[in-house]
Amino acid sequence: MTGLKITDVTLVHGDGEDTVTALDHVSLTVAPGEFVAILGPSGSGKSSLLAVAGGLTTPTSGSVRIGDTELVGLKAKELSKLRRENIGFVFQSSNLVPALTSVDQLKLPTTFGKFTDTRDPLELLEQVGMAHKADKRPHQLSGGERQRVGIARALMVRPQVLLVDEPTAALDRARSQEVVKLIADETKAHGVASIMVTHDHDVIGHCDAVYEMVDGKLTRR
Ligand SMILES: Nc1ncnc2c1ncn2[C@@H]1O[C@H](COP(=O)(O)OP(=O)(O)OP(=O)(O)O)[C@@H](O)[C@H]1O
Repeated sequence: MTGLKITDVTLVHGDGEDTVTALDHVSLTVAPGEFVAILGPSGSGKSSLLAVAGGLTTPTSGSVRIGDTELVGLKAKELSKLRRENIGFVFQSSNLVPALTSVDQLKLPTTFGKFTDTRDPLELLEQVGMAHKADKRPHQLSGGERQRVGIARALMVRPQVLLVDEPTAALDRARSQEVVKLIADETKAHGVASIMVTHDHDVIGHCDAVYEMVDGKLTRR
């Protein structure tokens, strides 16, 4: 099976008596083309789940598979290769490189490995409605436009998995809808397994499944 499969993952921070269980026996499967939302209060473990799903944090126990690859147990070098080639990250603020134009932001991830089948940057900018700003730098773009470029950048290398953390935090209602619909459309069109952490109940209508994280436990709504 391809996509993302998290099985019985527990993540405990700290040691001795001073420990926090950030993830408590969490299981989640996201199929290719499926868009999953994770809601939950602050400190409930949402970012921890994205970190584990993206191979940024190794869980205390359990399994994380992307496609046929088990992430738990991989060496740091293997994990970073897997992240570069198979996982797209989109953060709350788009984290664009200030000096680069939109089209160069998109080319950047493809320079970090030997990719044979990357997307065409101008075509992708066109798809996210940003072709007319291909030669603009981040300071010349609005928050929503920067988020669109950030999403396009995350999709350049055709990732199997897309992990999105609070993409609408800095956007108004209309822009929030546009940005999340864009993620939903790209997820479907390119068979990506996508997870979005959000506080924004208005945008979850674009998702195929909604889960809630409370005290490190994940339940489907
Ligand atoms: N590196 C760490 N060391 C110790 N505790 C941590 C660490 N990272 C997170 N935690 C704790 O784990 C729990 C889950 O944190 P996490 O950041 O995953 O929550 P969250 O749901 O993403 O919160 P928010 O919505 O505020 O971003 C919290 O109690 C947090 O304090």
